[in-house]
Formats: sequence, C-alpha cells, structure tokens
Amino acid sequence: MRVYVAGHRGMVGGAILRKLQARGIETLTRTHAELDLTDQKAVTEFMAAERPDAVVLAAAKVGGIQANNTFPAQFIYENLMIEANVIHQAYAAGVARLLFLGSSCIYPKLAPQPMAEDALLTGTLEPTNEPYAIAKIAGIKLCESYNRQYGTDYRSVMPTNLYGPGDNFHPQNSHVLPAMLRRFHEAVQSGAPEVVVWGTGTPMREFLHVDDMAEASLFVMDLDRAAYEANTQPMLSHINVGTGQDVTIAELARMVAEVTGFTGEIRFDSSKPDGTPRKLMDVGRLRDMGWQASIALRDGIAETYRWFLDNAAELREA
Ligand SMILES: NC(=O)C1=CN([C@@H]2O[C@H](COP(=O)(O)OP(=O)(O)OC[C@H]3O[C@@H](n4cnc5c(N)ncnc54)[C@H](OP(=O)(O)O)[C@@H]3O)[C@@H](O)[C@H]2O)C=CC1
Ligand SMILES: C[C@H]1O[C@H](OP(=O)(O)OP(=O)(O)OC[C@H]2O[C@@H](n3cnc4c(=O)[nH]c(N)nc43)[C@H](O)[C@@H]2O)[C@@H](O)[C@@H](O)C1=O
Repeated sequence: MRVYVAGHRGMVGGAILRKLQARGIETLTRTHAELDLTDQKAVTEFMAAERPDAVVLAAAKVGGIQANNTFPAQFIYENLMIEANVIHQAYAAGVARLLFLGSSCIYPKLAPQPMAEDALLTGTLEPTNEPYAIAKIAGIKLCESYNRQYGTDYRSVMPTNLYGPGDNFHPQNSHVLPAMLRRFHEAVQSGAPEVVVWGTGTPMREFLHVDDMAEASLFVMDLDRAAYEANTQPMLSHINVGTGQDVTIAELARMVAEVTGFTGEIRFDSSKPDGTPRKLMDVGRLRDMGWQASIALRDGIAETYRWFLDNAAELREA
C-alpha cells in the first residue's frame, strides 16, 4: 500500500502524512516546486510513473476571508485545475481510492444550522468565498461522477475551519485563529494597549484541530466501501468533519487573549467583512459511522500557540 499525499507540506497534508507514517504506511510526496498540480502534463506523467494505490488530495489554494476576497481568480482557477488534474489522472493511472478535502464553505450562506450534507446546492453561497466554494463543489462532483461512470472509490470530506501546528500565520492572508494568535502575541511583545479584530465579532465559527482532522480523514479512508456507501448517496457522497460546537469571533478573541497573556482592549473593525454569519457543521453522519473529535478548543489553541512560539522564526510567507 503506497499513499500519495498531495499538499504534504501544508497544515493538513502534513498532519495526515505524520499519521500515515506513524502507522508504517509507505507514502509518496512531491513539493509544489517539484510538481505543480495545476500542470496537466506534469501530473499525467507523475501519476503514470508512480501509480500510487491511494491518493489524499490535501493540496489547494487556501486562505482566509481576505485572501479569498482579494484573489478570487487564483482561488477558483488553481483549485479547479488541481482537482481536475489529480482526480482525472488518478483514475487514468488506475488509482482505486482517493480522498478529496473540501470545505464547509460549500454550503449556502444562510443554510439551516447545523448544516447537514444535504444542504449542498440548496441556496446562494457567501460572496467572499464563492469562487473557492464553487471549486470545492466541483471537487465533490468530480469524485461522484468518476465513481458513477467508472466505478472508482473516491470519497470527500468537508472540514470545518481548521487550525493547529503548521498553520499559515500570515497577518492578512491567513484564517482567523492563526491571525489572532500572531496579532495578540505581537501586541503583548510590543506592549500595545489594543488589538484590532476584523468584523463585528458576532459571526460564529466552529474550529477543529488539524490532528483531529487527520484522524477523521484516515477513518473515512479506512472504511470499507460497503460502509461508506451505506452512509452516503452516489450524488450526495461527502461527509462533514467538525466538532459540532461553535463560538463567536468575540469569544474566540477573548480565548486567544487569555492564552497569549494579552490584557488590553479588543476593538472590532466593522469595516472588515464578517463573511457567513454562522456555519456550524451537522456531524451526525460521521458520528454515526463511529468518529468524533477529541481535542478541546482551549487546549488546541494553547498547543498551537506553543508551536507558534517554537517556530516563529520560520513562518510561511504566503
Ligand atoms: N485550513 C483550513 O481552515 C481549512 C482547510 N480546508 C482544506 O484542507 C486542505 C488543506 O488545507 P491546509 O493544509 O490548511 O492548506 P495549506 O495552505 O496549509 O496547504 C496546502 C498545500 O497545498 C500545496 N499546493 C498549493 N497549490 C499547489 C500546486 N499548484 N501544486 C502543488 N502543491 C500545491 C501548498 O504548497 P505551497 O505552500 O508550496 O504552495 C501547500 O503545501 C485544502 O483542500 C483546504 O481547502 C478545508 C477547510 C478548512
Ligand atoms: C475555512 C474557511 O475560511 C474562510 O472563511 P471564514 O470562515 O470566513 O474564515 P476566516 O478564518 O478568514 O474568518 C472568520 C471570521 O473571523 C473574522 N476575523 C477577525 N479577525 C480576523 C483576522 O485577523 N483574520 C481573518 N482571516 N479573519 C478575522 C472574519 O472577519 C470572519 O468573520 C473562507 O474564505 C474559506 O476559505 C473557508 O473555507
């Protein structure tokens, strides 16, 4: 068994790689510089030469609300190309099993909460990340279409907002949790009296630690085909992954202040977008199959902050 992990230097791909290696499973990797997954010819040659037994597709153009809003063309183009190339060439090379990572932003902006898998394609998407969401929906539909036409076993998991070691801490382009950890930390270092948090503080988000996400990914990969198919439908085949609990951005800011030791004022900048008001996952499908998250948010934030402190000198620049 040899598993190709696409995006192994990213937060999620890295966590999945570590778990596979800890289980003694042979892995195959290429950095972005070695293999640009938007390059059809390069992906074709790679898959044909390597013929892995299984693929984890954790490579993507990823970013927070502002990155999505600023670079919409890159988010739709790169993600569509990566998915089309990897999924089609996996099929062409005879790869039996593939796991595609989507995102909770596939669901309509005002979907009933918590959002069950069947909320997909029932309403209008959140405008700040619509291009990325459309690409992620296309990824699910690629897997389903190849399964239906060619009999492949390509599965999809939809993670809620993730965080943890290996995250992107870029001040503008990252997601909220790493952005806050960095901003509150820098405020403590400089003695700043206030920290600015984007938006109104009222949106609600659900946060899952990346090690839980990696466990869930392997759990779904490992299910036998009959079990996966018994719990999904051919045209509604994705599985939500989350904790089933959410917090407001204001509550999150207070947690991050506590973890970093910031005691000043927290100011909300309502000129910045809030995005979706709430996106809580209905995780019943995965729970009924036998998996649930185990890392508490407060503990996960403290552990991620320790990782940030240990790695601050070598943070990613994008
Ligand atoms: N982080 C989150 O909160 C969430 C993430 N997800 C999904 O989980 C998956 C992993 O996300 P995450 O680990 O956070 O993202 P990261 O940005 O940490 O990792 C993505 C990886 O993909 C690689 N990559 C991007 N473009 C290409 C390309 N053209 N060719 C080859 N490699 C490429 C990146 O390499 P390089 O850095 O060198 O470009 C990077 O290693 C993605 O599908 C994402 O959509 C879903 C929900 C929430
Ligand atoms: C995972 C998910 O990530 C993105 O969606 P999002 O959930 O809106 O993610 P976010 O983490 O960037 O923001 C969450 C909330 O937090 C607020 N917020 C406060 N202060 C900061 C801040 O400093 N940085 C950021 N990024 N947000 C901040 C921000 O205004 C928003 O209300 C998608 O584009 C899409 O890519 C996707 O799938």
